[in-house]
Amino acid sequence: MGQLLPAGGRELRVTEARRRFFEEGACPDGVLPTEVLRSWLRCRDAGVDYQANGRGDPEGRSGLADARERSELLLNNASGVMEHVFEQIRSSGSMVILADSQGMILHSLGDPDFVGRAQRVALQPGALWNEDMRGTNAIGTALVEAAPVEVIGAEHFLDRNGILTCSAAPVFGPEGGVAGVLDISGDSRSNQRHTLGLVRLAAQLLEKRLFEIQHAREILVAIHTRPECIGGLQEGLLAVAQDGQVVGANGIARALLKQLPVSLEGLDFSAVFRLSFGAFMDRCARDPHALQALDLRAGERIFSRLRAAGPLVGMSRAGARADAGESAARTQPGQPAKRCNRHSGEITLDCLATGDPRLQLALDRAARITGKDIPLLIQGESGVGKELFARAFHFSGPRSDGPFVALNCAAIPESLIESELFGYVGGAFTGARREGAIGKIQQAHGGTLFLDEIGDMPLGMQARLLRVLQERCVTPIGGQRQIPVDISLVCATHRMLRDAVKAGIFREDLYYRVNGLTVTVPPLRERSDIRSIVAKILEVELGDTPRAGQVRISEQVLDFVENYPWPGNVRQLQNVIRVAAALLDDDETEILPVHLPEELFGADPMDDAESGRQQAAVPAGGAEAAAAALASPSMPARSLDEIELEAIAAVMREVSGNVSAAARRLGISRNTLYRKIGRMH
Ligand SMILES: Nc1ncnc2c1ncn2[C@@H]1O[C@H](COP(=O)(O)OP(=O)(O)OP(=O)(O)O)[C@@H](O)[C@H]1O
Repeated sequence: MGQLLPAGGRELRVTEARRRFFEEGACPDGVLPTEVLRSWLRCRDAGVDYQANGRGDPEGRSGLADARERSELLLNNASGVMEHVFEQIRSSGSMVILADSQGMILHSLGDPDFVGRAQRVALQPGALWNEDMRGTNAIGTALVEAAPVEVIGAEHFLDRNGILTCSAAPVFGPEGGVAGVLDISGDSRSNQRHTLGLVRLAAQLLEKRLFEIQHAREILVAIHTRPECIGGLQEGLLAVAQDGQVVGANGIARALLKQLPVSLEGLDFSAVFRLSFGAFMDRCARDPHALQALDLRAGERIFSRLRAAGPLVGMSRAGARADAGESAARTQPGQPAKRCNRHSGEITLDCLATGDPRLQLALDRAARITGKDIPLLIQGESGVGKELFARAFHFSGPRSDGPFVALNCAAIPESLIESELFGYVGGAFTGARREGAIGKIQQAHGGTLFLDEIGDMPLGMQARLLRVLQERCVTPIGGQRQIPVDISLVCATHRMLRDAVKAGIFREDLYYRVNGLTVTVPPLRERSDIRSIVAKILEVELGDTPRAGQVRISEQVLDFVENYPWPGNVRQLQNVIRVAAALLDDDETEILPVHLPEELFGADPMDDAESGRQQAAVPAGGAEAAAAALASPSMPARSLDEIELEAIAAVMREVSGNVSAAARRLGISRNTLYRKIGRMH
């Protein structure tokens, strides 16, 4: 910033072009930017007087209050962006202006030096700066062109505006139409480089905010053909309803998906991508931060990342109020909505009740404290479903319309936890985003913050978190202001926190803060409802594919599943079912042992049952568990040997005794099959 352009020669040529245009009706080629020349022609055709001298539009000024009300969302969300832009151009003798879609100036921030001069040309709130009123100018011309425009000095249609140099970019609303214009105007003699780029970036930032607010209740999916663009201003955004219908797309997403023959809105996710929305959400549930590659139906591959819906980055107070009012109306105290949408992750505690008495106890106790401002601590081994439990707790309470924001303290580097949790202001540290970032605590305002693996939080961070919980305020890194937050806290840990306190790695005061009620989710091997879980997983896996409801799981597999010790708990079981469902041939409708992954049985799925038993037992923490499993009352008379042999017999029957076909179907060599068949006799 701050560099002067060599203006002289250019200025003279524009002045001469101006003389010829107005006196002779012609304009020399190559002097004016094409959008400026187009505008001059429009203004001349519309009869705009280039020598007009009036001070502006008194009617417009009186309509300012109405205009501001009509554009409340734009106005409220623009102020932060405008302040940020103003910081960049401070002392350059310029001002930042927001105008509505009619060109009326709604708000401006300016250098006092320049404001006086600007007022002389009515560059002030209430004045109309459309082309009809003021001829070619950055605001009005950007509105007509629906594109960023720079108008320098004598390029302005009205003589009196020749003292200005202006750069403006339209701000597109969530529906795609122009919602307003951001503009930077200054003295024509001090044209700043990069001003157009700056105003364009600011407009994109604002557009993104407006889109996020408009679609606060939908699931946002960021997309781009280049993975590095995800998370930045260049990312496309899709808003998808819980049922998988695309209900909104920002301009970038529209451009990325332009090869679609019809408009995006109303299409099912699976009509755009080669994946059902359920399957996509399921992948995201496994790692919400991971980039997902998605194949477009049109052929190309793009990258995506789930963006949690929630209270929005810099959401205006007006927006927040509307939101809170609406949710209060929709949530009846004591009557949480009963939702079991596993695709979207919106499930309630009821949905998790599948008959296991220990889990039921945990569910009942948690249900009693929903809405009571008591922190919940969920204990359990990795993969037992602690996060799912936390979600269900959130969606069972009065905050269910607010955001559910999760942070896994063990999964992100220690150096990033602080900025992830607390956020930062622009320029707080090297590498920080210019516009700053809102931390998870602030994102969870009005909803639930879920801190997974809280036991792994670094000690320094624990002290800061404790302060937030005590003061109910957060101060972003590099910021001065304390921002009040209203969050419900749910934490999870796979280790006994009390032991961590004893070991000196977890603060005792924080332990008492997070541990209002502790519940334990039992490990899968100890649950009595495994069959129901398998059924639910299969249901989610098949989603809305044509196979949904048509695939069953064989008794042999169910027996195995009930008796395997599952060191990875539900997560491991989910993977096994997912793989098994994927291995089914088109004409197969039953999941058989052969569809289980090799690692459960060794290299050969139907390999020696003895090694299978060892494999099953060892990772689970010893032979005892396996022995107990195999001796379980639900399988009194059958061992893995027997299950295996039954499976072989079933396949042999299906293929009418053809050993080669059976070996292929079972995924083993003919020799192995002969050996196993030998044991049958
Ligand atoms: N009752 C259930 N029915 C179906 N799927 C489940 C169930 N419980 C958990 N899952 C699935 O198992 C996977 C692991 O669950 P989750 O992430 O909640 O476990 P966790 O205990 O939080 O794991 P970690 O210790 O790694 O944080 C998820 O994909 C989840 O959807």
